[in-house]
Amino acid sequence: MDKSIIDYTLYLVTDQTLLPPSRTLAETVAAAIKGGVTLVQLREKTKSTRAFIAEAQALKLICASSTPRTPFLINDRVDVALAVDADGVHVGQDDMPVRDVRRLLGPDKIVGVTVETVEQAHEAIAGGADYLGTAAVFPTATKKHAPGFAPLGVAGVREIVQAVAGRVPVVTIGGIGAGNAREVMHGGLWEEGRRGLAGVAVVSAIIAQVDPEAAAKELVEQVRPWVRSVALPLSQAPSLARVVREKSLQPIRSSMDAASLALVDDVAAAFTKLKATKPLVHNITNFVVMNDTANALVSIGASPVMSHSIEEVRDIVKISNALVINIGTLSPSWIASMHAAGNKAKELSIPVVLDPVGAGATPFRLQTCLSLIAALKPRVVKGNAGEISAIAKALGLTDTDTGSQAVESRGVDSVGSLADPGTLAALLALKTNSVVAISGAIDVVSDGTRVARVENGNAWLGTLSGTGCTATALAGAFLASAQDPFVAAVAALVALGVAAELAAGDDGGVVRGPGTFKARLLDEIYGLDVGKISAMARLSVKER
Ligand SMILES: Cc1ncc(COP(=O)(O)OP(=O)(O)O)c(N)n1
Ligand SMILES: Cc1ncsc1CCOP(=O)(O)O
Repeated sequence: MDKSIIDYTLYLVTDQTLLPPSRTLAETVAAAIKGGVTLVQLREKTKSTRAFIAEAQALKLICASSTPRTPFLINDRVDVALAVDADGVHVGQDDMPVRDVRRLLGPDKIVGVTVETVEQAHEAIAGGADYLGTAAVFPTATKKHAPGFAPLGVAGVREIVQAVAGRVPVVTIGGIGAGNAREVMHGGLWEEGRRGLAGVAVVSAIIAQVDPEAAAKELVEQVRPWVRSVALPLSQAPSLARVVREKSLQPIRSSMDAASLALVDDVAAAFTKLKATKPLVHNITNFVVMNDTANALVSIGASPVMSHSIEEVRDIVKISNALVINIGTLSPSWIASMHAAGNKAKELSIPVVLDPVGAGATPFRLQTCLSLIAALKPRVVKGNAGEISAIAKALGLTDTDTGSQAVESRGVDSVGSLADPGTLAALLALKTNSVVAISGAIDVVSDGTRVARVENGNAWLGTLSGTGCTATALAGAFLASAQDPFVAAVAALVALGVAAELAAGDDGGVVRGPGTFKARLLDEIYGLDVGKISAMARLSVKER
């Protein structure tokens, strides 16, 4: 077997105990190969040696009769592999050391090793491993781990992939299925998407399915576009956004230029980073949305802390990665807390995002916003057209400057739309030295130089109170880990908009009103992955 051409895209590891009633392992493996499995490992934990060998002989025949021939490996047992002349063996850290496996099997067989750490990866390669399988990336019920074992997470897997640096292929395993395979593969990418995982290994996502062929087909479609067995030359490395859009089942709805695709890539990277870092986001926010924004933050993968008491806000902000200030239900004691927390954040370079809720409604709110902007220099100010118009006007920007007639506010809502929101956002961004985001049917974000338009979202968002506040809270989560506040603000609006589109769905009739939409929106924020973000982001960006 030519080891250099082995395709690790979809690696099936077996477990007889998970088969649906009346299914045999042989027919399941045959169907899975038909669906797209590229490599098979027979894993038997309880069978006698004789029964193990008999099963191995049967599966070897099935793998050999597929076109192209599917490599067939044995889990743990070098003796069984030798007995049936399998293509190789996969061993773990408690099994026969890789050097001995190599000595017994010879140079032509495939030897795979499970690694949990970067050190183990280096050791396994030095010992002669042909490929590595990481320890479980996610929790799984299929394998009993030693007490204290914690799944690596996508970030842990990427650390190993990065350390291996393409010397041997790396696959990952554990809790992977159609719902997260793309996220795992994308998370394993590095060096601008040129290098990454060679594939995923699964057990229950195929073996336990009533239609293993369909399950394998779906998985392979998700994984294949992200496979990086060898580093792609930079010249051939496609933009991640382009890859996802081309391979996704979701059609491209508008053709995007290179700058816009690059921004989608930045948004996807910011999302991956948020998931990996689980930022702690301190919110001083309003009573109306407090519970909703906390749940949205948890669902996207951040950790919210809602705290407004002057006695503790400085201590909370000290341990946080971002501070969200939302003036929606304002009172003097809260203003003092906002300044106290904001000043501490400024001192510690913790990014602040401000939502000037109802800034156009009363002088009290407007003055509060102006003093917060002047004192705290928030990295992002996110409001609706009425709020941003009111702040711009108070800071001396006229309608002639901005090219738009200022939009009025009615309570916390704005009335009417701006003729040129991009110019307003850009001029206010320059004036306040922050990124300004104006939410609406089309969201506009500017740092003074770049202007992005985000077209994700739908009318259902407008039927709920406080979805703008959710966008601001999400901006806080992105801001905590993104280098660039412009990308963080765009990412928050894309994430909320994509989740809203998925929540509304195309399964007509499920959303019956704001109540069902609200529940589905939270589910979809929870279910966001980098594939959905990259495939569904609808945005454009221009330099002014
Ligand atoms: C491809 C692949 N990756 C990891 C494992 C796990 O191997 P190990 O740690 O030896 O655990 P057991 O499979 O023996 O329970 C694997 N088998 N295959
Ligand atoms: C064998 C093994 N090694 C680490 S996790 C695991 C089991 C993965 O099973 P599943 O794909 O059903 O989560």
